[in-house]
Amino acid sequence: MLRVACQTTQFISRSLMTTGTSHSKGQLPDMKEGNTFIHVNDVRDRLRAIVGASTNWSDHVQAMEERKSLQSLLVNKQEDLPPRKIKDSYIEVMLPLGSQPQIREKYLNVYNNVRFGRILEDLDSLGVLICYTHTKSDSRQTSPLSIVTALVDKIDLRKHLIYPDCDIKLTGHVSWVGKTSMEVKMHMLQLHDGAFSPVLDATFVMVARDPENKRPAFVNPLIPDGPEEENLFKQGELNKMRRVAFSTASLLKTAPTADERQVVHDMFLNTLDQRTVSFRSRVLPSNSVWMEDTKLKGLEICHPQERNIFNRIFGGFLMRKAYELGWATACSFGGSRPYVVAVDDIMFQRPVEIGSLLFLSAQVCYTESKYIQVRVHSEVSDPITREHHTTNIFHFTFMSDKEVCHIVPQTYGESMLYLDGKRHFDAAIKSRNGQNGSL
Ligand SMILES: CCCCCCCCCC(=O)SCCNC(=O)CCNC(=O)[C@H](O)C(C)(C)COP(=O)(O)OP(=O)(O)OC[C@H]1O[C@@H](n2cnc3c(N)ncnc32)[C@H](O)[C@@H]1OP(=O)(O)O
Repeated sequence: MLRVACQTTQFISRSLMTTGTSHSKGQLPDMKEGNTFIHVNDVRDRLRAIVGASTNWSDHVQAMEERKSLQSLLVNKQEDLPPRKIKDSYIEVMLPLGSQPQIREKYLNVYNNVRFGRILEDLDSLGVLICYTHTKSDSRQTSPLSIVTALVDKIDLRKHLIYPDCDIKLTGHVSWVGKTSMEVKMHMLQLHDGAFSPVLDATFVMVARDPENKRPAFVNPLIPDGPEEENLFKQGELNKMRRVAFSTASLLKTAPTADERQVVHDMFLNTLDQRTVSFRSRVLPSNSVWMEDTKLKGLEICHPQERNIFNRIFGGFLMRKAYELGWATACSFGGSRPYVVAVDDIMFQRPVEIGSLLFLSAQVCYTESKYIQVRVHSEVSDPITREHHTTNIFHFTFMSDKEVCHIVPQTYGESMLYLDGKRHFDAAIKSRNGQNGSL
């Protein structure tokens, strides 16, 4: 039996939106008086229309040439752009899994739940559409901006299971603006027994670039309206400072703290062979797994089908692939079906070109109680020049049904991965549960 309370009549584009396709994707009743939703399938069409992206790969060079002429629409300083309010970028998107069963297949996993990787793709597209709504000009439909995902700051899941047969609502708005970057907050809710209940909260950072995606471009300032919006904006400022502090303290730049060094040394002592007492002879403690033995790898050939509106690989696709490898890694390690509980600090360091070979490498880097912290590293290789570059690092926190083994690093590099995993775990889970949180 379907757990669906929606009857559908018609989708209507929100009045804020002037670009995009017509209202053709079916209908939903409005949950809020006088409000209308965008169908999830319309989001990408709207994005294509906003940047004038071609739908045929064979036209992509010409489409990019045409975008060059939009360069003259860029302003020289941010103050030349009209300020916006938070509500100006507010969007609601409906993913009608309950009322439109024909779209379910794409979202379904073998456990008859929703594939989280598909949700990551939808969040990424929605985040970009929200930013285009914030920066929209009243006088023209096509935007000179190329808006790309720079960071998935955080995704907190409030529910383990997302039902494949209940309508989903995604909402979001810009919450903070810098000079060329925008923080976006998004929420996902699912319809049960006639009411929408929260499933996840997400914070992304998007960056605006010129029409050719070569240089940064200014975005409209954000003027908070009222105490609630001011709080959101202040939180955005704090988030930016936190990110800078986290990056400054990165173990790739700075030595571990005294407490962290103690953790590493304790683990080292715990693995010494008591018979030989040598630095080289290491023994795996009980109920433990060497970090090296938790790795899974994958390869993607970056076909044009996975391109975004700027003819690079779509960030949501990268996230889905990394997430699914990360899930498989947690599943193989934990021996039971894991649930994702948090995603944090996915940094898009450089674009992935069409035609690249994308190498994904996942490993469990930290565990605690039932939690499994997985890190996925992605790098591209140019098949001709054979140059390799890191494009992303993904951090996923999974929860297993049962207590999992300890992870033990053997080398100094692995010890840094362990500490980095612990930092991400603490940031994602302990801060959410409170320091004495329910682990
Ligand atoms: C057709 C169907 C699909 C439709 C989907 C449409 C959605 C499309 C969305 C995507 O798919 S985008 C693809 C995934 N993302 C990328 O490929 C981005 C790859 N990364 C980059 O290109 C650069 O690293 C990036 C542009 C993000 C930053 O470049 P820089 O490091 O040179 O940035 P810069 O120093 O110029 O700083 C520019 C702004 O970005 C901010 N910034 C840069 N990196 C950041 C970061 N990691 N976190 C937060 N903010 C960041 C920085 O603070 C600054 O903000 P403000 O101007 O407001 O001060």
